[in-house]
Amino acid sequence: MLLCPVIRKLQHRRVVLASSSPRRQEILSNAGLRFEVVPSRFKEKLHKASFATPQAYAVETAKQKALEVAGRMHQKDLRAPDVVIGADTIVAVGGLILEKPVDKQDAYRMLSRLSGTEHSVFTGVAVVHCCTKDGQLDTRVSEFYEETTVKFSELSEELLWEYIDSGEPMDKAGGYGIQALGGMLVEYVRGDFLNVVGFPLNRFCKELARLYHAPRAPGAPPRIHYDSIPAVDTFEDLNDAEGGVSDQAPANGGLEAGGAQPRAPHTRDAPDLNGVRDSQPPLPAGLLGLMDGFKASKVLLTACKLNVFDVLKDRGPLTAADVAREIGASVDGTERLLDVCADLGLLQKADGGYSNTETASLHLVSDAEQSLHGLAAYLDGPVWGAFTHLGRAVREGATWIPEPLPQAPHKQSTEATLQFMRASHGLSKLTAHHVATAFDLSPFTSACHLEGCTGALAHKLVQEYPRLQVTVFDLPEVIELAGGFQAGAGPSERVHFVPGDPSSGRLPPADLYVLCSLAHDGPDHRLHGLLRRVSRSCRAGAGLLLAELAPAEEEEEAGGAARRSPGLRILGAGRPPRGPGQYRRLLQGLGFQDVQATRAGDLLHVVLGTRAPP
Ligand SMILES: O=c1[nH]cc([C@@H]2O[C@H](COP(=O)(O)OP(=O)(O)OP(=O)(O)O)[C@@H](O)[C@H]2O)c(=O)[nH]1
Repeated sequence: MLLCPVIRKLQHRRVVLASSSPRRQEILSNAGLRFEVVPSRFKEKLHKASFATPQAYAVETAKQKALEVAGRMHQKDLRAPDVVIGADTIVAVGGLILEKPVDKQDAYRMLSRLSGTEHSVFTGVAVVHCCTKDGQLDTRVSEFYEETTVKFSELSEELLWEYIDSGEPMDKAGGYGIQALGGMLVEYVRGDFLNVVGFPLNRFCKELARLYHAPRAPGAPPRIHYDSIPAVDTFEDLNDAEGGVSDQAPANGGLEAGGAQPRAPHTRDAPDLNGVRDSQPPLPAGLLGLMDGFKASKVLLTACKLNVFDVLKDRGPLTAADVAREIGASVDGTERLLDVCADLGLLQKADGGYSNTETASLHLVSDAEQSLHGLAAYLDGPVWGAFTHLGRAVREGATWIPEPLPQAPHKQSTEATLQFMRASHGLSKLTAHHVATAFDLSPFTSACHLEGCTGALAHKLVQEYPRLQVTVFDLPEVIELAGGFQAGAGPSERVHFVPGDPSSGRLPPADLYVLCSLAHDGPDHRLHGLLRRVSRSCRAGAGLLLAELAPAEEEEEAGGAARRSPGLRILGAGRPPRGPGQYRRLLQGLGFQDVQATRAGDLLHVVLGTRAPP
C-alpha cells in the first residue's frame, strides 16, 4: 500500500489537531502527519435530542471543536492555521449516546449497559480549512463520520468494578479503552479498530485523497505521470504530483461552500487546470527529503544520546526547562530538540509539556525490554563516523560500514566491542521471536548460532523449542562480555557459549546452523564465506537458518530497488537487498536443498534450507 502521498497532502500546511486525546495524537503522528496540538475549549454540551442521529451529533461536536480552535488561533495570532482537525467519539446503544463517564457510578451505568450486547462507536471528524481575507477568518469544513460495531462479553459485577477501579474508563467514550485493558471485554469488532480508539485513520486518508484531488478540466491534456510518483492504490483518485505542485486547492465538492480555497503558506497561487501545470516537471520533494534526511536521524540519535527519552520515562508531561535541567543542556536548545522530536512523532507535545510516544517508550528508553538505544549509540558513533568518510570508502573500495567488530577484533577497544554488542543485542531481542518462529524448528535438537553475540536469539530458540540445545559461537572477546547482557527471561542450561572464530577454524557440531547477524549485515563475500564453511562442516540433512534485514514488501515487488529505504539498503555494505529467488539460488549453489524463504515481522527475510547429500 502506498501511503505517503496521502499524508503528504498536508505536508506544507500548518496543521493543528484540536484535541487533547493522546490516542488521536498518536494515531496521526504514527501515520507521519506533522501537526501542532491545540486542545479545543468547546464544551461538549450540544442538545443531543435535537440531532436526527447519534453520528450527526458526533460530527457537529467535532466541527465545533475544530472551529473554536481555528477562531481562537486566528484571534490570537491574527493568522489561523491552514487546517484544523477536530474529532469526537461517542458510543451509541439502544437510542442512548454515551460519552466519557463523569464518575465511577456513571462508568458503571455505561459498562453494565454495554455488557453482553452489540453497540456502535461513531467518530465524527471535521477538517476545517482556514484562510484569512482582509483580516477576517474564512473557513471551509469537510466533515464525515465512521461507524464501528463492537460486541461486549457478559461482564460480571466483580470484573466490572475491577475494571472501573483501574481508572481506565474515565477519559474514554462509553467508559472503556479497547486498546488497553478494555480490549479484554470485547468479543468482536466489525469495522475500523482505530475508529473506536478515537480516530478513523483509513477514512481520513480517503477523505484527504478526495479533498486534494483536482479533477482535470474538460478537454485538458492528460496529466503527465511521473515514474517517481507512485500511484495511490487504496486511497483512490490521488493523481497529482509530489512536491510543490501537489499543493493544489482542494477539489470542488470536497468542502462546504462559502469561502476562499486554502493554499499552502509561502506559495503563489497554483495555475489553473489548463495544462500548464502538466508541462512543468514536479518539484523534487523526494530528492530534497533524501538530501536532508540525515538531520532527522541526527535529531533522533542525539535525543537518545542525551537520554531525553529516559528522562521522560513514566513521567507526566515535562516542560523543556525540566528536561533541560535533567540532561544538563540549555533550555533553548532543548526546546528546539524536543519540538523536532515531536514533529518526528517521537514525543507528544501538549500545553507546552512533552511526553514519550508509545514508540519512544518501547524502543528509545534505554532499559526498555525492546530498547534500540544501543543501536542508536552504535549508529551515532562508528557508523556515523564511517559515513562521514563515505567518499574515501568508495574511492578505496572499502565496505561502507566500519568492519565493526568480530571481523577486526584486535582493533577494537572493549568499549567499542560493547557498543557493537549493545546494538546487536537490541536488534536481536526485537527480532528473535520472528526469526525463531518463521519456520517450525521442532525437528532439530541441537543448533549453533554463528556470531551469536549475546545469546538473545539462542534464548528465544530454547524458549520456543523445549528439546533444543543451542550453542552461541562467537569470538572469545565477545563471549567474555556476553554474560553482562540479560538475554532471556533467565539463564538457560540449554544455551552454551563457545568461543572461537566463526570465519575460520572448526564449527561446533549441530543439527541446525543459524546465521542472523543483523547489526553487521556485511558484504556478500563475507556471508558467502560463512555459508561455504557451514556447508562443508555440516552433515547431510542438517538445517541452515538464515535471517537478514529486508526491504518493505512493496519495494521488493518493485524489483528490490529499495527506492524508499536507503537506510535499510545500506545497513549492510551497500549491496541491494536479496529477494527469495536469490536466496534459493545462493543456498542451492552451496549444496542446500528444499530452500524455503519467508518474510517475518515486516523487516526480515528468513530462509531455511537442508544440506543435500554430497
Ligand atoms: O476504546 C476507546 N474508546 C474511546 C477512547 C477515547 O475516548 C475519548 C473520547 O472522547 P472525545 O471524543 O470527547 O475526545 P477527548 O478525549 O475529550 O479529546 P478532545 O480534546 O478531542 O475533545 C477519546 O480521547 C478517545 O481516544 C479510547 O481511548 N479508547
